[in-house]
Amino acid sequence: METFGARLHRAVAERGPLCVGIDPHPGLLTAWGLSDDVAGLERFCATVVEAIGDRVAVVKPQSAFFERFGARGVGVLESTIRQLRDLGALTLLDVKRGDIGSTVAAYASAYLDPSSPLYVDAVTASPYLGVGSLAPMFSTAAEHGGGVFVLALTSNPEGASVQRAVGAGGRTVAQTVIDEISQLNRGAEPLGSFGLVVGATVGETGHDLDSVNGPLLAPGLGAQGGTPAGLRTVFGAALPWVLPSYSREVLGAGPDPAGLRAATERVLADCRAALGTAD
Ligand SMILES: O=c1ccn([C@@H]2O[C@H](COP(=O)(O)O)[C@@H](O)[C@H]2O)c(=O)[nH]1
Repeated sequence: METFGARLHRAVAERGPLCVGIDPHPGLLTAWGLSDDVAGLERFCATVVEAIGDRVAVVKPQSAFFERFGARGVGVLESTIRQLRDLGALTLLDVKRGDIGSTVAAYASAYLDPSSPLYVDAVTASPYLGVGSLAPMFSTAAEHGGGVFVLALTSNPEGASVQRAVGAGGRTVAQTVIDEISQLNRGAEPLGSFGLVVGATVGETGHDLDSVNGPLLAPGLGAQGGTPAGLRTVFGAALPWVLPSYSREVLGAGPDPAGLRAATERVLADCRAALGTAD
């Protein structure tokens, strides 16, 4: 079985270093001329999938925008995931789950077990009940070739007060998370399956990301003010492992599929230039 890290490495080599988020904000539905209901949600997602599902390495649906419509919204999420998979995109569900271990085991079954209707290639997870509490996600991911992206230094300004707090050993909370994930990825080739989330907005981190040996998801580009040029400042020597992520910057170019594709190509070219990866 091919690991998530290996699949991601291949997808990035084939399609380029880019993750596009599906975040059907109410304002975007309106701007696209759609109703703010399940029918509008379904049309929005189908348009995004058709426009970019066959060309982007990773697509990241934001669960919250589906959950707000209840069971029918989650139904649209399930079918969107299936359609993306059919078009060869890796699916990363942004759910930021975290809990005591026995409950995390249920989340792991929900998202990382191939027999689940909500099965995806990878999920985002929150480590604030302790990285060890996420162990069932790590083991389920490892068993089925999935991935987990753990929050380290998030793109929002409020995150720093928790994530940069210094613990008893003199390390920040974020550095503890970074070190525990690095440990999980040790020796993995060509890339570990356990990633971190580090916002493109955080500036020079003062944290050591060089030994993670796993993907570094960088949200916060575009709408939140992060720029591809700023990625070098944030990630330094860890730049080759960065997976830049855009949602509103690309989605705002819809509903015309050609507009969505053009926006995707533009941000991908900017990211390639910033990361120094050949076209
Ligand atoms: O630190 C984080 C972690 C996750 N996100 C999520 O990414 C997208 C960003 O959307 P944009 O429209 O590109 O701003 C959204 O789903 C967030 O929940 C993040 O922004 N920062």
